[in-house]
Amino acid sequence: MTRVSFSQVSKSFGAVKAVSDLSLTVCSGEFTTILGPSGSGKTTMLSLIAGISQPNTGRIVLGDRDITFVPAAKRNIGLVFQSYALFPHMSIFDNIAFPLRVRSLSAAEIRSRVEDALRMVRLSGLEARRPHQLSGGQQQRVALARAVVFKPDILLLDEPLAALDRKLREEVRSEIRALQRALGITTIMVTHDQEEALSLSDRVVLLSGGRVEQIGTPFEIYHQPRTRFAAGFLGLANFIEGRLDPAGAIVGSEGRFPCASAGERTGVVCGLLRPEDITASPEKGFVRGTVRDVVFLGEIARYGVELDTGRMMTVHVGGAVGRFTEGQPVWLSWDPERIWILPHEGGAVH
Ligand SMILES: Nc1ncnc2c1ncn2[C@@H]1O[C@H](COP(=O)(O)OP(=O)(O)OP(=O)(O)O)[C@@H](O)[C@H]1O
Repeated sequence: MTRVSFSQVSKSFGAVKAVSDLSLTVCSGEFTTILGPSGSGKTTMLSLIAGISQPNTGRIVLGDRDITFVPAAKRNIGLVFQSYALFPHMSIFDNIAFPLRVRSLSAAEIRSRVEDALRMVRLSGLEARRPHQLSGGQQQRVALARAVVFKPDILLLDEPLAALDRKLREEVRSEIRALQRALGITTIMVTHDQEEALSLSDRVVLLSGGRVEQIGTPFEIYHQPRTRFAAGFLGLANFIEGRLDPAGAIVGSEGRFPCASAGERTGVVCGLLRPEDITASPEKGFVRGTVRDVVFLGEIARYGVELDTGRMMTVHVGGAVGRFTEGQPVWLSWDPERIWILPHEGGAVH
């Protein structure tokens, strides 16, 4: 098992700073996801680790090896891309055996390792087939087997589920997690899919404009974001701005929103209240409004509620659709502890 660290790594393409002064450590055996909007530097970071490109400044260390300028082929890294990148003219067996043949292992050792890898991704018995004779999910499992069969120091996954439909994505997602756990291999995945990032990772690195916006567990990133950007990037957010009333509320032109203590914070703040933490009821609650919009999403319904002060709130209600209809008055309440006061930016409006 191997850890990876970036110290003050920057990479520019002409005037564009794709990655800027990035420092972070991915611990041994950890599953880390790099998440961020398009152009935030995710792929650049992955290609720096893989050795596809080199940084302008800074160092990348894998275990105790400085790999900053080590050629890609000498890094011992397993890679899985969105497009399976299997060799179409080779059997599944030969595809998985390929990295072992490159390393000149004996035929017996190759057979035994490929069989183990096939078993791990539950494809035993399909080794004689060609890639086009497998489903997309199966092909991605072959790509996974090929990426780990030579016991790489780390596994890099670049949007590995993006080409699969929803059902297959969930299947391959569990496969990736099980394999990663079983092998205990340090894994770094790039995605722009929030659900994937939250469900698979031990830690999430949220990038914005080539810089780290926040590093934390999925729980921390979702429930305790450090910035408005982080809060808004993952899931839906109601931002509550106003003065912090010591009696326990954020008070402003948009209303009075009960919240718990905000530690040392005073003055103007910005609070985050997630739609699923709000309850809607005809009975008197904290703030009153009118339902303006109802969207049925299956497990939940999403309501757009216009408060009497004019501000809109997004509210998620489980099950019971049809409980509220457009134009109906409604009261909203929440557990005051559920308002998370953002530690930075002093409630500034972006
Ligand atoms: N080879 C290149 N030449 C010029 N600019 C590049 C090159 N590669 C990346 N960039 C620029 O660097 C920035 C970061 O790109 P990168 O591909 O790392 O982002 P990303 O987060 O992976 O985006 P996406 O989710 O769209 O793949 C972008 O502004 C991009 O246009």
